[in-house]
Amino acid sequence: MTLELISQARIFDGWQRTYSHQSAATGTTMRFAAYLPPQAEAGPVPVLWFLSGLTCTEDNFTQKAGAQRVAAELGLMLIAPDTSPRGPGVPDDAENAYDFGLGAGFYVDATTTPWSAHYRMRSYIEDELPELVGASLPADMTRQAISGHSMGGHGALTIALRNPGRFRSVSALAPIGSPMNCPWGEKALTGYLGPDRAFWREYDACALIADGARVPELLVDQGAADNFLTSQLKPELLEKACADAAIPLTLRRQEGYDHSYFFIASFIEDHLRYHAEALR
Ligand SMILES: N[C@@H](CCC(=O)N[C@@H](CSC=O)C(=O)NCC(=O)O)C(=O)O
Repeated sequence: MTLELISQARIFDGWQRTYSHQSAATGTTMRFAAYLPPQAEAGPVPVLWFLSGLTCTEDNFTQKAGAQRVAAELGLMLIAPDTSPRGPGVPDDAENAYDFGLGAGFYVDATTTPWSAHYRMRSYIEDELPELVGASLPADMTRQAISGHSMGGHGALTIALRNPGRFRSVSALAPIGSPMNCPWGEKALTGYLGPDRAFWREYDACALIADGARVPELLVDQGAADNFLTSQLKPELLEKACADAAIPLTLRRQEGYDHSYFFIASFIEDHLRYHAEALR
């Protein structure tokens, strides 16, 4: 599998790049963003995966979070994938809703038609893309960490919970706490997996924890003025699941902050430093 370089720009003595490639998992052309810090010119560097939220492409985090300056200082490669398959033949929600279909892959492998043909973001993010990054970029795949925002924050939690030992650290910004218990999640899991909630559990962080999955610890930031806080995100569900399982969770409620990239930009430095410490 080969990567095509779509664009690159010099930033903080490193390179911000966008790549595309054919994906066997999704059966489409996929794009992802990679920030290569200056240290990558001398050899492999640790990798921080950042999974974005609903409506995002690989560009949102890259262009709005302002993560590159600190990533350059810390020598972290940043990988920001797209959030769904796209292109000819890829179905979208009939109403073009923002919370299902394009831009809303929810990091699951769909099992229902017509979604199962292309919406295989779990396999893409968990298996195919790491293999490609490890083979094609100066990435030290023995030193990986994962984070994300909202739908992607929850994606990061579930991927880490299902792959113990792969990530040295895990964090999230305003993650969905439990998709089995919020309207965004119930819509997505019903649509991609069907109505049997037993099949949803491997895609719900709280259910995974209740079923025995573990991570050593978690850092979560949550804006207290987030308009999705009580209706969709429900951090108290994650808080309870972690408490019941004795998983150390640092949940910081940030007064006045909403759900936007202004919130992410305000706290991403803390997350990068948290991961860099674990990746040393
Ligand atoms: N358009 C929607 C809200 C969509 C939204 O807020 N998306 C967030 C992620 S939400 C959870 O996954 C986002 O990151 N948007 C991209 C950005 O650059 O801000 C609505 O109108 O409610």
